[in-house]
Amino acid sequence: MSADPTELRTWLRGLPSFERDQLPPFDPEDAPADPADLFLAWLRDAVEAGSPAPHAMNLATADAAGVVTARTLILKDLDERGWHFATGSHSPKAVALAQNPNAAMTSFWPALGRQVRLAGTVSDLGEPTGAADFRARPPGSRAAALVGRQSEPLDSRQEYWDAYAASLARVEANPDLVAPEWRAYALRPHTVEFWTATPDAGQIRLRFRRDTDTWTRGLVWP
Ligand SMILES: Cc1cc2nc3c(=O)[nH]c(=O)nc-3n(C[C@H](O)[C@H](O)[C@H](O)COP(=O)(O)O)c2cc1C
Repeated sequence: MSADPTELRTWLRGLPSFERDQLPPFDPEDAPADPADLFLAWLRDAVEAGSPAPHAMNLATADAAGVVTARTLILKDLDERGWHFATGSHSPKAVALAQNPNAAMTSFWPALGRQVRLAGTVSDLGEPTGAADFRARPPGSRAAALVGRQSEPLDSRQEYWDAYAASLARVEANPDLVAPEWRAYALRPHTVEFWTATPDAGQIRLRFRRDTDTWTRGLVWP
C-alpha cells in the first residue's frame, strides 16, 4: 500500500454517492403484500433506469466451520421456491451450501439508490431444473460451465483456453450435452428487506418476515 492513508480517506469520503434528486419515489404504504412482487417491481425499475447487470446479485454463504464467502451471481428465476441461481455443484459456494444451507443475497441498484437484502435457506432444485438451465445457456456459456473446476488454481490462461476449446467442440458436436455438475438452486427467504435512499438525504427500510407462508412487514430504524 503506497497511498497516503489520509489522502485515501479524504478521497473516499469525497466520492459521489446517489443523485438524490433523481431517485424514484417509494411509499411503503403502497408496497405489495408479497416481497417477491416488490422485488420484481424494483428490478423492472432498475432495467428501465439502464442499470448494468440489474439481475446480478451478491450471494453470501458460510461453510460448516462458519467461514463466510460472498460472490456475485446472476438471478435466473423467481417463484414460490425462491430466488434462483445456477452454478457447478463442485464450486466452493455449492460445497458450502451442502454443509450449511443458510445464505443471504443482496441486490444493489446505485442509479435508484436501492438495495434488497434476503436471508433464508438454499435448496438444490434437482437435476431436471439444473439441466434445463444449462440447455438455455448460449453455446459459449455451456462450454465454460462444462470446463468445470471452478475456483481451482489455474497454471496458465492457455490451459484454460485449451480446456474451453475442447468443451466447445463437445457442445457443438452434441447440443443436448449437459454438464453433470451444473445445478440450479433457490434461496427461499425468511426475511426480505427493502432499502431506499430518499431525496431528503434520508432512507426508508421496509422489512418483510415470513411465518410459514404468511408475510408480515414493518419499517425498520435506519
Ligand atoms: C456479474 C457476475 C455474474 C456472475 N454470474 C455467475 C453465475 O451465474 N454463476 C456462477 O457460478 N458464477 C457467476 N459469477 C462468478 C462468481 O462471482 C464467482 O467468481 C464464481 O462463481 C466462483 O465462486 P465460488 O468460488 O464462491 O464458488 C458471476 C460474476 C459476476 C461478476
